[in-house]
Amino acid sequence: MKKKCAIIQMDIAFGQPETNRKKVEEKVAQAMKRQPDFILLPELWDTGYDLKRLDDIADDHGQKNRALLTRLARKHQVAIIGGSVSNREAAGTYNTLYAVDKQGNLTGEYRKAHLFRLMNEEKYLSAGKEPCRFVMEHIPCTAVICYDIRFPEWIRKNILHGAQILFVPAEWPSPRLSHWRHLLISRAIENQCYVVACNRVGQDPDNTFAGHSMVIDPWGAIIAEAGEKEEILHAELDLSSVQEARTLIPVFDDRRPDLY
Ligand SMILES: NC(=O)CCC(=O)C(=O)O
Repeated sequence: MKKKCAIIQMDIAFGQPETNRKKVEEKVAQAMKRQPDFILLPELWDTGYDLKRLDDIADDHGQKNRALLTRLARKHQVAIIGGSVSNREAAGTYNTLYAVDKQGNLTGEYRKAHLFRLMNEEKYLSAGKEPCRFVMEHIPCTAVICYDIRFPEWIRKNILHGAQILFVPAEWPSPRLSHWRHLLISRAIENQCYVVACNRVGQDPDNTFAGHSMVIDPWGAIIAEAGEKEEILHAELDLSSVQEARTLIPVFDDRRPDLY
């Protein structure tokens, strides 16, 4: 099975959700010119890291952002892994990913589990506790958000349920670009899955972001990589290579959970 993806590598207007929602709408329309089966957005694309103002600007129960993703998915008949957005709930504000299918149904929801202290997330956000598993276009998938990629044990837990694609929306700063690339490649190789990762570009008051969104195959080969500017990155995933890698080197059968 082959599937076409589009990754929307974009700049984000700091603390301006309405501006960002309009931009996402335009970018999705632009991405559709190449007729992808699914689209990935970056982390916190509605507010950026304007965390101090989250009380004013976070989306109540993710309603506005979910409504937009649903409408765009239906209009363009495309599955959208909606990066992540600010999501204010009674128990706290979360950095939340929503995935919707072509009909606009919500198929996946994930709240970032590991909060990144270097960007003050733990001061303003609550951490999620639930893993992420969903089916997109008949493919079992999982997703984590940005800093989560430093925790292979969390990702492995989800992959053990059969996920073939790992989605990673991010706002990853430029000074650690080499970590971004190496960590993503390692997650693809050790889990013998596709990694589809979307990083933002541009600057906010505290950081410059690295771009370099990527699609990596289950052998660790980078099949598409963006630069450091706004770009819609397109790639085709051949899902048969997941089974191929898992059959040739049966890492999942050879694990020794009795030892660790
Ligand atoms: N937004 C994030 O989670 C950034 C993570 C990061 O930069 C890292 O080095 O890890």
